[in-house]
Amino acid sequence: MAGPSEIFRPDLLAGRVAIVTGGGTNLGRQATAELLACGAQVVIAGRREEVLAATADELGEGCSYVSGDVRERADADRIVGGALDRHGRLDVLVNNAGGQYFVPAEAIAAKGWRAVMRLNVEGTMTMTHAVAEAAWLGRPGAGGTVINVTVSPHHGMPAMAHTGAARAAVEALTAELAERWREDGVALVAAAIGRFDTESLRKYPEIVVRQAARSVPLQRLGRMQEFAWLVAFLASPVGHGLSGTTVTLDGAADNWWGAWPPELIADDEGTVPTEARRAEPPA
Ligand SMILES: CCCCCCC/C=C/C(=O)SCCNC(=O)CCNC(=O)[C@H](O)C(C)(C)COP(=O)(O)OP(=O)(O)OC[C@H]1O[C@@H](n2cnc3c(N)ncnc32)[C@H](O)[C@@H]1OP(=O)(O)O
Ligand SMILES: NC(=O)C1=CN([C@@H]2O[C@H](COP(=O)(O)OP(=O)(O)OC[C@H]3O[C@@H](n4cnc5c(N)ncnc54)[C@H](OP(=O)(O)O)[C@@H]3O)[C@@H](O)[C@H]2O)C=CC1
Repeated sequence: MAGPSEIFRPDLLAGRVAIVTGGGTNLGRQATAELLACGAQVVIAGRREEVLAATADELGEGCSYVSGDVRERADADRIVGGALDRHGRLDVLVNNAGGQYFVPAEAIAAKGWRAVMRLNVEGTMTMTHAVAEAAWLGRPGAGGTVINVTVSPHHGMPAMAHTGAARAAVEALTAELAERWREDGVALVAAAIGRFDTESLRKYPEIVVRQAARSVPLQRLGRMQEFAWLVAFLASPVGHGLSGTTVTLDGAADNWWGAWPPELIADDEGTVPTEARRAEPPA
């Protein structure tokens, strides 16, 4: 059962209906719990029915599921249709389903590029179109918010070039559709997230996982609850004010140098030399 929110009013999202893709596991499950705690009804989606059923059962009242593949338009329509049949409206879509694998850019096979693009870009677009067409576009007084989960940092992702490209595309689409669908009352926001303490992170090579927190300027992994709070915040009316933007929640991973002192410019004692003062300007 989803408990009360630690920071939001219990009726913040009362009467609202949300779809969370990838809502059966890790970050999606935590976001679903927070949306429920704020009074929303949530339909979670993913490919594995047993995973969704277990999460819906655990989170209790207000949470239901439809299984399907976000990359397939017929499945997306079924997920959206299921939510509309159940609740009669849709207010929020969280495009959280996504992912990639860890490999240097030059070793990414064409099939791998396509798999990552298809899941992250096409899956996001397919769900967004399915919801917008069924519930929002051309319906005066309707509208809603799309929250697209992307990845930070934005200045390059060693071993994740495919996802860097895919998530950049999603952020570009977020900005473009926010402008195009503004008059239909549709807001789109990207949530670019850093490295989170999740089971899913543990699929990466052991040393990557071990060093992940150190690689973040904040010197810790993100907490799932922090992600869930951001999703609830963006699902609230403030999401409309942020439409077209990318909000980062990354422990400052977008800061190029990372933690201080940056290893590459520190001396053997770990000290970074300071710049010599310029000569006094002539009087
Ligand atoms: C310093 C810290 C850095 C860490 C930062 C981490 C930040 C981000 C973290 C997260 O996102 S955690 C969430 C992780 N969750 C997921 O990734 C789940 C979803 N992912 C997937 O389903 C797959 O990874 C997928 C490839 C994106 C999609 O799977 P799909 O079923 O469509 O494809 P496959 O049939 O499995 O593969 C197709 C094709 O792709 C290539 N490939 C796939 N996996 C690998 C791999 N591990 N190594 C190399 N190549 C891979 C390959 O070409 C596959 O074709 P075949 O060879 O199988 O014919
Ligand atoms: N954990 C982290 O540190 C970070 C995560 N992220 C992103 O956050 C999001 C959630 O990640 P996280 O919770 O950690 O990882 P998970 O692997 O737990 O989440 C992926 C979810 O997406 C679902 N999914 C995958 N492919 C499809 C598909 N084709 N159709 C429908 N559902 C699908 C999966 O369910 P199923 O397999 O049953 O379909 C699963 O529930 C992802 O976009 C991820 O890349 C970004 C940065 C960091």
